Order: sequence, then C-alpha cells, then structure tokens
Amino acid sequence: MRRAAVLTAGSWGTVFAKVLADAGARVTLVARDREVADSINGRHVNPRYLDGVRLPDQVRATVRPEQALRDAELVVLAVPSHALRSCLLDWAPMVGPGAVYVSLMKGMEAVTSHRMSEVIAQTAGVGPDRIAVVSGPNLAREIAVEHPAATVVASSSAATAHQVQSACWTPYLRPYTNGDVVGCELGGAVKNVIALAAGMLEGMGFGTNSQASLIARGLAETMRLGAALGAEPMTFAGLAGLGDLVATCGSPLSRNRTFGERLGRGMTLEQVLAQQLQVAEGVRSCRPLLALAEGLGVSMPITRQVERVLYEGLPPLEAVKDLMSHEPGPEYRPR
Ligand SMILES: NC(=O)C1=CN([C@@H]2O[C@H](COP(=O)(O)OP(=O)(O)OC[C@H]3O[C@@H](n4cnc5c(N)ncnc54)[C@H](OP(=O)(O)O)[C@@H]3O)[C@@H](O)[C@H]2O)C=CC1
Ligand SMILES: O=C(CO)COP(=O)(O)O
Repeated sequence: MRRAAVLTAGSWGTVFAKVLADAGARVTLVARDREVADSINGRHVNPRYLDGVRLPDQVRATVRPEQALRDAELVVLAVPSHALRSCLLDWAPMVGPGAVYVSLMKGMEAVTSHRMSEVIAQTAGVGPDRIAVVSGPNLAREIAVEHPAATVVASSSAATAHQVQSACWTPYLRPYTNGDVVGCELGGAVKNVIALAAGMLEGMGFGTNSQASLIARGLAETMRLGAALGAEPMTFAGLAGLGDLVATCGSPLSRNRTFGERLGRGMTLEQVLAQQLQVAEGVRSCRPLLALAEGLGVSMPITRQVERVLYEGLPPLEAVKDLMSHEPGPEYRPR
C-alpha cells in the first residue's frame, strides 16, 4: 500500500487525502490544530474545513509533521502559497530519500515571482523529476462529495507523472498526465486572479456576455505569459487552463470569485479580508504575476486592473471602463 503525507488539513488537503485513500493509499494528514487532528482520528471528519463529509478509515491525522513524513513516498503540499517556503524549510529535512513532492497549490511567490514547483526544488533540494503538480477544475467541496471531475498531473518526468496519476485515480477523479509543468502552474495561478474579476462582475450585476468575455480575454493573457515562459499552448485549452477558469469563474464555491464579488458590491479590501477564513490566492498572486509579465514585456491588462482595485482602491466599475476604453486591436497578439 502506498504511503502519503498531506500537509496540511485545509479544504483541498483534506479532500485530496480522501482521494488518495480512496485510490488505495495509507494517508497521514498533518493538521496544525490538535482538535482538528483528534476529530479526524476519532470521528473521521474535519469540522473546520469539510463539515458533513466522512473521511475514509485509511486517513489518519497528526499534528507532528515528522510522523507523517518519515516514511512517506508521496509528500503532498497544500498550504497557502505564501507559506510554502517557510513550511518546507522545516519539513524537507524530515522527508525520506526518494520521496516525490506533489504540489496542489495555485499561487505565485511574492518578491521572487516563483512558481510553487520552483520553491519546492529550491527549498527541498530535489530535481524536477521528483516534483509533480496537480491542477484542474477541482473545487474541493464537489470532489469531496464525489461529483465526477478530471484533473492534470504535470511533471517533467513521465514516470513521476504516472506514479501520481495512479495514486489519485478514483471513480470520481480522472487524472491526465502532462509534461508541461510551467503551463499547468500558470493556468492555476492566473485563473485565481481572473476569478477575482469574475466575482467583481457578478457583484456589479453584469451578465453572461461579460463573464464569457472575461474568461476568453483572461485566457488570452494567461497564454501570452505562458508563451513567453515556454509553456505549451495546448495546456491552456485543457483542464488546467480553460477547464479551471470556467469552474472557478462560474462557481459560488470559489473563494476567489466570492472575494471579488464582495469587492464588486462595494466592500474594501480590508473588509473582505476580515471576513475571509480560507485562502484566496489571487489576492497575493496578482503582483508577482504582473512583475513576471512586465519583466518579459507581456501585457496582462485584466490582472493589472485587478491589482489596481485591490491595492490602489480603484472602484471595480472604473476598472471595467478602463478595460473597455483601450484602443481595440487584433484578438491574438504574442505580447
Ligand atoms: N480548496 C480548493 O477547492 C482548491 C484549492 N487549491 C489550492 O490549494 C492550496 C491550499 O488551499 P486550501 O486547502 O483550499 O486552503 P484553506 O484556506 O482551506 O486551508 C489552508 C491550510 O493551510 C494551513 N495554513 C494556513 N496558513 C498557514 C501557514 N502560514 N503555514 C502553514 N500552514 C498554514 C491551514 O491551517 P489552519 O487551519 O491551522 O489555519 C489549512 O490547513 C491553495 O494554493 C489553493 O489555491 C487547489 C485546488 C482546489
Ligand atoms: O482551484 C480551485 C478550483 O479548481 C479552487 O478555487 P478557489 O481557491 O477560488 O476556491
């Protein structure tokens, strides 16, 4: 039986622990809070993040990372992106030789603009062949109740991608492999920013044409950045690109979309942050994404307007007016 450690017991970590267990692994889920760990071990539920869903018996919880990590073949990482580097500096020395690191995270690191797999490689000192990224239209709550969905397992090593693919293939989650790690990670990070904008449109009362136009133009700027970074264009037509954009921009379950919707209804960043219990990665990722794009001469007008709303206090309606008033050009352009 495969042994997996999942860190930590938030929404997606808890649900992915269930996926791995349903696919046949013995899973140790690391919680930061003893009450959460006790509840998972005693009642098979995580009341803080996944109330009402029973976890399989093969999911055990601990508050001690070393207990989970010492014999884990898969080290599955699901912390907010801004916390990854400091967490891994603590955790990596506890990981056994040969383990594969799996990133579930969809964000970019502030200041460095690094993708999560880059942060893993740097802090854990492992090569790309021991890193996989899982990304796709995977709203945790829907996967938890086993609504059928698909996802992508990306790794530069086909063997690693296949190993993780077979570890998370269940009757309700269908994983496809992809060698394009850059494209899959960018798809996941940028769609969170676009979902903030989708929520703003919803909050301002705009309809389906506005949403569809946003998704298509959001995809265009994701693809421009991807092309400049060497990603495969087809990745963005797939699950980690268009698939995740549609799911996240369209679902009230999305934390990013909900965050944006509150901004669209007139709340300030501080007011929304005060209400937000779970991570909305787009809020922190939009600046490192813009920095990356600016360094490469790539234009990301929607991401820029989201940044202005978040950090410059621009009213969302003004952001829409600004986007609509630029001189229109060809639909496709490389930069
Ligand atoms: N939820 C979803 O539907 C999906 C999420 N993702 C991605 O997965 C990643 C994790 O998201 P998700 O599980 O939803 O987030 P949640 O906000 O639901 O959970 C965050 C988890 O990280 C822990 N945590 C918070 N801050 C820190 C910190 N500074 N150091 C260590 N641990 C910390 C929390 O512990 P505590 O409870 O003790 O605060 C909690 O276990 C994100 O990158 C997200 O984009 C990807 C696909 C689907
Ligand atoms: O990544 C997700 C779905 O694929 C979850 O999106 P949110 O983080 O916006 O909830």
